[in-house]
Amino acid sequence: MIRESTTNLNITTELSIAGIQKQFGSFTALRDISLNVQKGEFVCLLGPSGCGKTTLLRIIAGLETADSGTIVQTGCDITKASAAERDYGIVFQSYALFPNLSVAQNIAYGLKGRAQDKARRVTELLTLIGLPAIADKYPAQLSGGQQQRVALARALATSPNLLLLDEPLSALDAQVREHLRTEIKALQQKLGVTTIMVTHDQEEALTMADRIVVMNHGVIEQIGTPTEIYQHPASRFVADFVGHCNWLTAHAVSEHRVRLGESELEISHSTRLKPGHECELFIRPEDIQLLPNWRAGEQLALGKLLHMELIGCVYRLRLSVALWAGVELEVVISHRELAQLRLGDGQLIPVYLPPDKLRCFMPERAA
Ligand SMILES: Nc1ncnc2c1ncn2[C@@H]1O[C@H](COP(=O)(O)OP(=O)(O)OP(=O)(O)O)[C@@H](O)[C@H]1O
Repeated sequence: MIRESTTNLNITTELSIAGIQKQFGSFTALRDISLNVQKGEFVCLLGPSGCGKTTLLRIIAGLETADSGTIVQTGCDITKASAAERDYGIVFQSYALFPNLSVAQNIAYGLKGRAQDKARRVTELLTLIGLPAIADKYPAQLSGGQQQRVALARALATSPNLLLLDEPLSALDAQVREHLRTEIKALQQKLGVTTIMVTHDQEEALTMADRIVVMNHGVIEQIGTPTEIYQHPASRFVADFVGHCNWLTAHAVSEHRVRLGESELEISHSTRLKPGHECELFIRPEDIQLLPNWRAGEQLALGKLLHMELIGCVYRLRLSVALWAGVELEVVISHRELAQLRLGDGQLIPVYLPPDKLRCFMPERAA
């Protein structure tokens, strides 16, 4: 269970969620969820399908009720407030624009006041989303990306203090998605609007969020900045879900040393293990170093190249290392590194595991 400290709850806190629980019949969708979101922060709820992220977003929006727990927005308890009474704008996965209304009418839908004020606000928002000339178009005349930008403008029309995004990019093709995520992030920063976005796409979360909340089976596994989540995953689940990794079964020799096959390896972080305990060593593919020449020293062994493939701007290699109990490693290297190594199939190549990049987890069954 992860519970955020409430001592840092102060005027910069936009949203404070405490002890949220949600059952659907006998199924527990959310278990004791606690989270503080600061004003202006961009928080991503990240996790696999069915982990409860949409249910949590819907509870924040008042579209679903929690069985227990509280939600406080800028000091006001809104746990029991209806969706209409809450202060937020929302964008869903499907464009959800009214097809029979023009773009201008869609954006102005929630606005109150005089017609000319509404028209001015619509123009302002269309400029903000970079589509000043589409006011009279209808949703069917727009691309998916344009429709999502209009949905964003509609969600921002009333200047809400909280923006909720439910997988807003997942229906779009890869190129548009990448472009739009940069735009949404830039807009969010420009407006300073506190934002909570649901996504199952780790790349989206890593590139857009100030903090990521990783969820699994209705609980929060870890809350942290993208760098913390990627470099210091708190659990095996987080390590596996965010990015690629290698797992090597080893045995503790002391707090900072483990035995892997014929070798002993040093680990900078404390393993918190007693001698003889089995552990799972974790290292990211890009943190493994391949050396052009053999040199004597610790953390080194010869790896045999099994396979190599180009994946965009980098190469992914598979190597087996006899000295380390025949373990197979995935390694990612740049074009420049590859050119220096001059590799061929079956070639032996020195592999180095930096002590500060190795982390140690208890095996799942023993944890
Ligand atoms: N109204 C409901 N009645 C019964 N079960 C529900 C209901 N809404 C959600 N669930 C269940 O609760 C769990 C969490 O659902 P939720 O939609 O929050 O997951 P999610 O992480 O957003 O997944 P996805 O990315 O697939 O939408 C799922 O197992 C889902 O089947």
